[in-house]
Amino acid sequence: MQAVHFGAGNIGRGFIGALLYQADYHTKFVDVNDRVIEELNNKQQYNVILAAENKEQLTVKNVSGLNSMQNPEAVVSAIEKADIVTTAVGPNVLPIIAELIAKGLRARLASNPTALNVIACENMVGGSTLLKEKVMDHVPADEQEKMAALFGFPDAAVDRIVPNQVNEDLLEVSVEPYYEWVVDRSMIRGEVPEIDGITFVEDLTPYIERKLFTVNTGHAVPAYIGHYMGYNTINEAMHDEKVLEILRGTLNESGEALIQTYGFDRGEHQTYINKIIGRFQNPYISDEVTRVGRGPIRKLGAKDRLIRPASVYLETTGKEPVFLAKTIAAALSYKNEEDAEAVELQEKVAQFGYEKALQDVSELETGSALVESVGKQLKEIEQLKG
Ligand SMILES: NC(=O)C1=CN([C@@H]2O[C@H](COP(=O)(O)OP(=O)(O)OC[C@H]3O[C@@H](n4cnc5c(N)ncnc54)[C@H](O)[C@@H]3O)[C@@H](O)[C@H]2O)C=CC1
Ligand SMILES: O=P(O)(O)OC[C@H]1O[C@](O)(CO)[C@@H](O)[C@@H]1O
Repeated sequence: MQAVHFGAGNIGRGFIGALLYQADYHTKFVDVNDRVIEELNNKQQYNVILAAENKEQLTVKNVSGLNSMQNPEAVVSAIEKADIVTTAVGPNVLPIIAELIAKGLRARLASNPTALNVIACENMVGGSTLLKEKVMDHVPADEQEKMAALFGFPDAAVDRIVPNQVNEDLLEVSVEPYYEWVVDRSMIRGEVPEIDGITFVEDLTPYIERKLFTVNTGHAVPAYIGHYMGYNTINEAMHDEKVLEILRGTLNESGEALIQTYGFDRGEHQTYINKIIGRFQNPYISDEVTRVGRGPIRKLGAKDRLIRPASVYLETTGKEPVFLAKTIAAALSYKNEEDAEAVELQEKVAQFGYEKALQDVSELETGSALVESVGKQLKEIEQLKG
């Protein structure tokens, strides 16, 4: 079995690549990082180490690399023959890889018109659906119907914390033991891929929202509040009782929004929250607040981990999302010269002020209750610095 995976980064190697190997796939990693591609081709294997006391190790074999900038034709040919295509490149990169995927799928339609599924494994709602839209922008109108009938773009939720790697071995990757990969079965074309570790569900929406608005909403607290208070790592921030209080408050609010929307059992949801807080406290993972907080404009998007649960909490309970608003205020204040979105956000704040900058990136109405709450919390969180 052949897999083509775009993005040989943390989640690509540390999660998707590992599960594909265990399911007997040969994985061709497609990336623009030539050092990683060269190393994959030289070694044809790499180690995944579990970040836990026993440091269990898996050697992922049957892998190779393709540089999509230098050898796009090889990527097209790999997609023609693939049994599955996956991505973990980041939401902003999906539109960039869409053209090459379109070329591969068009070539397959002409030479090997068999079903294929393309699964975007990104932290966002509707990642594969977005990728499909972007792919179709590069497909002539008269081919689109055939493509849609043969090629599925099932949406997915992926959950495993894989920090930036600081190992001597460029390919080695340290990952938390926990993982969850949920895929929308109703969007599959052809046979359902046999990959242990994937849970197929008929409606992904509750799963992706539960994950995004608990794991990622929660992680944003030690990232943005932690950074605001001067911490460098998630571990440091998670040792501060003030951070923990805001984290619990934030997850109670996003949890209430989820319970009101999907009718989740309150007790079970609390157990889910507690488990996730424990994952953030894993002493074997060293994760920087700047990695978890990367891309604050994306993270302050209307459908993303902060604004969406805060808006739903307000709508469904009529109450002010005090703790979510504190985290949004800290995200809005996030400064990092090495993060292009953080720089852009601070330029907007300097030019238009906090309120207008927030409205702009989060698509919120002027004078909306959430904008007002965040305004209040921008002042409240100042005391965290002292
Ligand atoms: N790291 C984590 O714990 C988790 C990450 N995710 C999601 O997985 C995705 C990837 O995240 P990470 O692996 O952490 O990031 P990463 O930065 O480690 O990996 C991204 C990879 O994509 C490659 N890339 C960039 N542009 C490309 C292009 N045009 N063509 C091919 N490859 C390209 C980069 O060179 C890099 O190797 C994101 O959407 C993230 O939200 C989801 C769950 C967990
Ligand atoms: O990958 P993103 O969307 O930039 O956000 C970082 C988040 O993703 C994760 O890497 C994995 O879910 C978390 O560690 C963190 O909450």
